[in-house]
Amino acid sequence: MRFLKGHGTENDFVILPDPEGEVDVSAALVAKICDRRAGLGADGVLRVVRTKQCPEVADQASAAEWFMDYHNADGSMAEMCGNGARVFARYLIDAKLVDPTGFAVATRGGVRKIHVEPNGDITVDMGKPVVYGQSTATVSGQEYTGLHVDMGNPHLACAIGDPVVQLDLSYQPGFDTAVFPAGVNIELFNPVGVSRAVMRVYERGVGETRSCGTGTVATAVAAAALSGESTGTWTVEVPGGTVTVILEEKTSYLSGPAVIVASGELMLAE
Ligand SMILES: N[C@@H](CCC[C@H](N)C(=O)O)C(=O)O
Repeated sequence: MRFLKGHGTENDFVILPDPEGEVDVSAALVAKICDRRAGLGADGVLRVVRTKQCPEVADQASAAEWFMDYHNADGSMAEMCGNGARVFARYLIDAKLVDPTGFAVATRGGVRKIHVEPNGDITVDMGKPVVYGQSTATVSGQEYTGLHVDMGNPHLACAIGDPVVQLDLSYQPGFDTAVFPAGVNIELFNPVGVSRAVMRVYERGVGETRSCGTGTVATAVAAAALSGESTGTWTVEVPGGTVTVILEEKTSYLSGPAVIVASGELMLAE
C-alpha cells in the first residue's frame, strides 16, 4: 500500500491514497501505522477517498470530490481535523487531483473550503464554532475552568494562570464525562495581549500533540470570550509552530503551513 507522510505545525499524519475506497482501514491497522516504534509513527491517518464511494458522506459529493477519512492514532474516528485538512489539501494539490484556485474537502463534520495563500500556507474555512457553557479539566490535581466549543469535534479550551510549558500532559487530564460522553480534546492556553495565545493540547484518541487545528480555533474563541469578543484575528503558538485563526460572525478560518515530507510503500498488514 502506498503512503505519504506530512505534517501541519508538527501535527503529523500518514496519508493513504485509496481513490476508489478499496482499503479496509481498521482501527487495528491505524494503530499499527501510527505506532512510533513498530510503525511509521503519526498522530493520525488520512485516507484519501472519492466522496461518492463513502455512503456516510455521499451527500457531500457534489460539493467536494475528495473525502478526508480521518482516524486518530488509537484507531478511533473523529468528525474533523483542522491540521489534517490542511495536509490533506497539500496532498491533493501536489498530486494534481484538484484545481488549487478553489476546492473543498468532505469531512465527517461537513464540507470545508480550502484556500491557498500566496506564501503557500493553506487556509481552511472551519465553519462557525458552536459555543456551549463552561466545564472543567483536571491536570496534575489542579482544576482549570474552560469553554466547551464544538468545531465539529468537541473541545474544552481553558485559559490558565500557570505557564503552559510547566504542565505535565503525559497523562489524560480529567474531564466531566456527563458533558463529554464521547471524550474531548483539551486545550490549555495562556493569553498574551489581545490577539495572541500560547497553547498546549491533549487530543482525544492521541495524547499530547504538537498542534491541533480545531483546538487552536477553540482556543481563539475562548481567548476572545475573555474580553467579551467573538470576532478578531488570533495568532496561536503551539509547540510545533504558529497558526493564524480568524473569527468572523458567520465562520472561522485556520491558516498555516502544511508539508509532505516522505512517500513510500507500507508493508504493515492487520
Ligand atoms: N489534530 C486535529 C484534531 C484531530 C481529532 C481529535 N483528536 C478528535 O478526536 O476530535 C486537528 O488539527 O484539528
